[in-house]
Amino acid sequence: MLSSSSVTLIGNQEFCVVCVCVCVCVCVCIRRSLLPQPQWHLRSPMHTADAHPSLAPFQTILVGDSGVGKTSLLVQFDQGKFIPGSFSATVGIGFTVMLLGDSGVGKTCFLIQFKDGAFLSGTFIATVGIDFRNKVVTVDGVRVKLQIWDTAGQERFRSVTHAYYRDAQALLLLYDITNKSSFDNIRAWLTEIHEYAQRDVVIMLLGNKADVSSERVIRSEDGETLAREYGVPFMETSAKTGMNVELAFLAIAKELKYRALWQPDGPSFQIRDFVESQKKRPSCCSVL
Ligand SMILES: Nc1nc2c(ncn2[C@@H]2O[C@H](COP(=O)(O)OP(=O)(O)OP(=O)(O)O)[C@@H](O)[C@H]2O)c(=O)[nH]1
Repeated sequence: MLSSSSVTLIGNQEFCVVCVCVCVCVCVCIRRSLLPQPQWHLRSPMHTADAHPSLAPFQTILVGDSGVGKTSLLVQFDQGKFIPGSFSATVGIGFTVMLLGDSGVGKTCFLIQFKDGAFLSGTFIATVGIDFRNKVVTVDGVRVKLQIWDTAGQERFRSVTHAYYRDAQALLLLYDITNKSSFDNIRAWLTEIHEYAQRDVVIMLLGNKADVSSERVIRSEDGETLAREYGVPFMETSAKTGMNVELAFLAIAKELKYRALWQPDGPSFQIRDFVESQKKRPSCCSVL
């Protein structure tokens, strides 16, 4: 509290400044006590669903002039390291891609394979809520930034993930070729997608774990037939070997870039034709 003597000592102008500061501090304190506080997660600032799945994750947007260090700050926070001399203006074209499918089909492994070129073998740790990674790909000379959201496949997180569907421009829907129920549930996933996602969202169906041919229960043809029924591109993938992983994201990035920069007299692009012309088939034993 300011005493009347201190007011006369500091003069009118200073008094105004002090009053403004006190008001700002009081407002900030009241706001802080009323608003729920973010619980930061070292791996990902979007990970607050870890703490309580019913809480909507907080989002922090870094703004400021080019070169002030926004990207470096984010890398430091996400990976705990500074990348010296790596300044490159962040690309102006960016899209959100979401990974969907039953728990255990390999969504997290698929994302890690694409991002880091590594396979997470060993103990399976189910995703809690939602996590994300960024990767920039170059499509026909244009840098395209993909923000990829890895969702929890478990039923109990469905209400959390539904809230994100409408923000995604593309959805990669995975099943596990060694798990029949994950394939049977694809229709239910597509129903949810039609209910919650944008009408023009790009969808791709992926039959993952194509490396495990000895345990295959879903034929490649069955995946193709289902995909054709829903009019979406399809391929089999392996997060373990990396088969078709990069191609899936590249095809999505090409389609989204084509839509964003579409010109009436420009070249046309059909994602299904592109996928069909590029995809690799499992090296053996795809027929049951
Ligand atoms: N052989 C093989 N195993 C895989 C592949 N992809 C994932 N796995 C294994 O499958 C298990 C589940 O993988 P995750 O990536 O954690 O599954 P998820 O879909 O993210 O599961 P949720 O987070 O619960 O939704 C792990 O033990 C992985 O090692 C693959 O392509 N081939």
